[in-house]
Amino acid sequence: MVKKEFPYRLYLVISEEACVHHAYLKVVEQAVKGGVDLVQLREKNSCTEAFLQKAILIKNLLDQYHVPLIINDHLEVAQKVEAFGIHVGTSDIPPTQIRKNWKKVNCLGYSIEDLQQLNTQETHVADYLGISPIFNTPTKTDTIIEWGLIGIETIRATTDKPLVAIGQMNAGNAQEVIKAGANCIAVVSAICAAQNPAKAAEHLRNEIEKA
Ligand SMILES: Cc1ncc(COP(=O)(O)OP(=O)(O)O)c(N)n1
Ligand SMILES: Cc1ncsc1CCOP(=O)(O)O
Ligand SMILES: [Mg+2]
Repeated sequence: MVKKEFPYRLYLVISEEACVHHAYLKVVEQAVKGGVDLVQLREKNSCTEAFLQKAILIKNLLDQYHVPLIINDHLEVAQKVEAFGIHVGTSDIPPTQIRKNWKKVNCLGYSIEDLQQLNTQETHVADYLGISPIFNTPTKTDTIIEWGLIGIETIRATTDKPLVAIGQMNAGNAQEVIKAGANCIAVVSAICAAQNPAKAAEHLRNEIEKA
């Protein structure tokens, strides 16, 4: 695997239902203005067609800001909208299959839920690893581990892949998470549930840059 650049520091993982105060497209735009540099569309309850329509709208918006779009789980949607990449976990299409079926994928993210995964071909072909979750979160409850800061340090010591920390990430813990070895912080609630998504993103970004 040729090691690719991963310059992203603040990653918004968005669904329409997570957006509390504003329409999701507004949240995306405000978040980007505040410092988000990578966005994942994660719609767990939409049919493929509805997911596709949302993905097209988000892609058109993000293209104006030159911010890449990652699609959660759905290879077909990712290819149709010519997304930058896809994020999958252990219950999804395996990364090796994605590589076979989507030759032009730019960015393939894979969730790490146990240490054994680190020695597998699936992890080897991924462009970044989502450490999932750092802390338990009501946003995703079907998780099997809580990695904590020790987990980040342990994974950092065994791989030089870019590490994305996700799960209850916020401005209060962003610095320590980066210091533990994460390259990037991914958030749902800290931005989607904020009264002011631009300010929330800016605050997070500042904390990341200070670390
Ligand atoms: C950046 C990032 N990391 C981890 C996940 C979780 O993916 P997965 O384990 O496939 O779970 P679902 O998101 O599909 O519920 C993620 N989406 N993004
Ligand atoms: C998608 C996902 N994967 C692991 S935790 C999580 C949800 C993170 O949500 P929040 O930032 O609200 O804790
Ligand atoms: Mg998944």
